Amino acid sequence: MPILSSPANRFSLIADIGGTNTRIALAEGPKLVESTIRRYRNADHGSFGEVLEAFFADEGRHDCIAAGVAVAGPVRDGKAAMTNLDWKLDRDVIRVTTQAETVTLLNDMQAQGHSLGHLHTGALRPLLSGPDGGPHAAQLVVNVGTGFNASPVYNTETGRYVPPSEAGHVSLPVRSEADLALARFVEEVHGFPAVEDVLSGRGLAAIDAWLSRDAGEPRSLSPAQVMAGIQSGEDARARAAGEVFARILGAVTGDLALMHLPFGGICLVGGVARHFAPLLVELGFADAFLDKGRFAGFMKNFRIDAVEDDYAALIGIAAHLDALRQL
Ligand SMILES: Nc1ncnc2c1ncn2[C@@H]1O[C@H](COP(=O)(O)OP(=O)(O)OP(=O)(O)O)[C@@H](O)[C@H]1O
Repeated sequence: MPILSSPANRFSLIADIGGTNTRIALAEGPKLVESTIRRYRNADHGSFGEVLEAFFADEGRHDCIAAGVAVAGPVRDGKAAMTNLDWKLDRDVIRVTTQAETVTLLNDMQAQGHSLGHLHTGALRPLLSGPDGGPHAAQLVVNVGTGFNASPVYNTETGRYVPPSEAGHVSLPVRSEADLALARFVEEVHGFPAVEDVLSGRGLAAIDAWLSRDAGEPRSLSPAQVMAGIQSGEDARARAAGEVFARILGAVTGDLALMHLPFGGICLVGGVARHFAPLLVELGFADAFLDKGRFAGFMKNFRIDAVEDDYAALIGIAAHLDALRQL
């Protein structure tokens, strides 16, 4: 039985469950209570319920008026199975656990989409400039983290709509013999060459492993090690892997832009995109984004920024949950 709203339960519980990390915070109305923001490694816990217990142990137990949970996986009829983690989520279970009156379970890209316009000043790192599309132009969020996904953000006269997708599981684009060789390498491992198998943390490691195997010097590095090699400027193979990654990210982001026409701008989000952001243009991202034949000029209509705030999805869930409560 949901408890009635009172000063004791004015908070909302906000959670963003990624493939590697879960971020949790309390919110008051549309605003996060900054001092309550916490991040937990999923590998240290067996379920979202356990992470929630850890949060309540750290933060004190709060009865919540509302709960919003975003997951990296498809959501259907209030239930979600995560793509890169063996956890299941159920809106009814969250309702019982939190005692919240209003509960929403959404895809994490929807959460990122709802954060646009609510982020702190300075949270955006400009990558490519473009004209202002006006208040009702569509936007696009593209995530590169443990996994890959994207969502358009439709800002209509009747409100914002952020439909989910599973864009990371579409076919890897192939433009050259090298792309084909990479696709075959990925297919050997996964049985199908999906975008996410290259554009993700493990994807960056896979590109490095592919280049190393072809050079007859096989190695197996973590994504952070490959990134450190790129940043050091002293690891030519890691740099080559970074160039492949940036080029394919540019091509895929360009494909998504043509599908959704985000004249209001594109935001790259997620841990891997954030680590790459300072180097992306130099590594060839922008050239690949613009490389659309006779539509190359048209591609200059889309501004691209990287979101530097690791907690952007939480901001989006809080804003969306508050809007739901106003309906
Ligand atoms: N220094 C680094 N450079 C590049 N990648 C890194 C670095 N450190 C960690 N990673 C990778 O970042 C990924 C985690 O990103 P993020 O924090 O966005 O995860 P998440 O929110 O749990 O993921 P998702 O929402 O995509 O499921 C992992 O694949 C990890 O290997």
